[in-house]
Amino acid sequence: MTASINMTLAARQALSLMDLTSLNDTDTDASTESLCKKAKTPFGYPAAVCVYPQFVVTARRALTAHELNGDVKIATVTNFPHGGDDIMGAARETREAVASGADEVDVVFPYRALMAGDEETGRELVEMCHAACGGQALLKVIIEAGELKEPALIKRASELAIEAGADFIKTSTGKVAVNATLESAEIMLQAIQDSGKDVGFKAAGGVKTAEEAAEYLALAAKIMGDQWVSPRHFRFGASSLLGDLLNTLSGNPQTASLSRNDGGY
Ligand SMILES: O=C[C@H](O)COP(=O)(O)O
Repeated sequence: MTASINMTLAARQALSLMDLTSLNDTDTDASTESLCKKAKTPFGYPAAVCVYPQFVVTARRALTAHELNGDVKIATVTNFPHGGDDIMGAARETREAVASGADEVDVVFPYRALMAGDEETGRELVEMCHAACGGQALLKVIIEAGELKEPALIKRASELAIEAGADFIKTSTGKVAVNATLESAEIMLQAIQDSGKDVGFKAAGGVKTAEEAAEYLALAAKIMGDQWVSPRHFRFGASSLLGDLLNTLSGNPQTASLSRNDGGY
C-alpha cells in the first residue's frame, strides 16, 4: 500500500517535471496541436512541451487555446541531434528559436569535439548560445552522455557546460543508442552539486514508466535534496511517459505497465 501511494506521489511529481516531447521527422502543425492538448490532464500539466523550432509558434497558439499559456513552457532544440561544432550556426539557431517565442532552448553540446580532446569548441558554443538566449530563455545543454560513455568525459562535459552558462544540463537527445541512465544522471547531478551553481538537470530519452521516473527523482533528492527537485531544477524529457503516469495516477498501475505509448491521450 505504501509503495503504491509513493508511486502515485512520484507520478504526480514526474508529471509536473516533464517536458512533454515530440521530436519526430513526421511532426506537423496538427501533431503539435495534439501534443499541446495532451498537456491538459486531469492531474495537472507538464512543465513544458518540447518541439522542433518550426512548431514553436504553433505550440504557443495551441497552449493559449487550452488556457495553458505561461503555465506550460515551450522548449525547442538546436544543433540537434548531431551536436556538430558550428558555433555560430548553433548560436544563430538559438537566437531564432528565442525570437520565435521559445521559453527554453535545448542545445546539443559538440560532444564529438570533446571526445577528440577539444574543450574550447564546446565551451564557446555554450557561451554563444547562452548569449543568444539574451536572458529571455533558459538554456539546457544536452551532453549526449550515452555517446560520451566514459564517466570522466560525462563529468567534464557537465563541468564545461555549467562553467559556460548552462541553466540545465541534459543527458541525451533521445536519438542515440544509449540515452538517460541512472549512472550518467549521478555523475551529472554530482557535477552540479560540486559546482555550487544554480543549474538544473534533465533526464531525457527512454524514460517511459512511473517506476523509472521515481528512481531518477530519488537519486536527485539524495544528491541535491528534496526541495531542489522542482521544475526550475529538474525535468524529464520524454515522448512516451505521459500515458504511464496518467494510468498510475488514475489508479490503474497494472495497465500502466502495459502502456508504452501516449497515443491514447
Ligand atoms: O528530449 C527528449 C527526448 O528526445 C525524448 O526521448 P524519448 O522519445 O525516448 O522519450
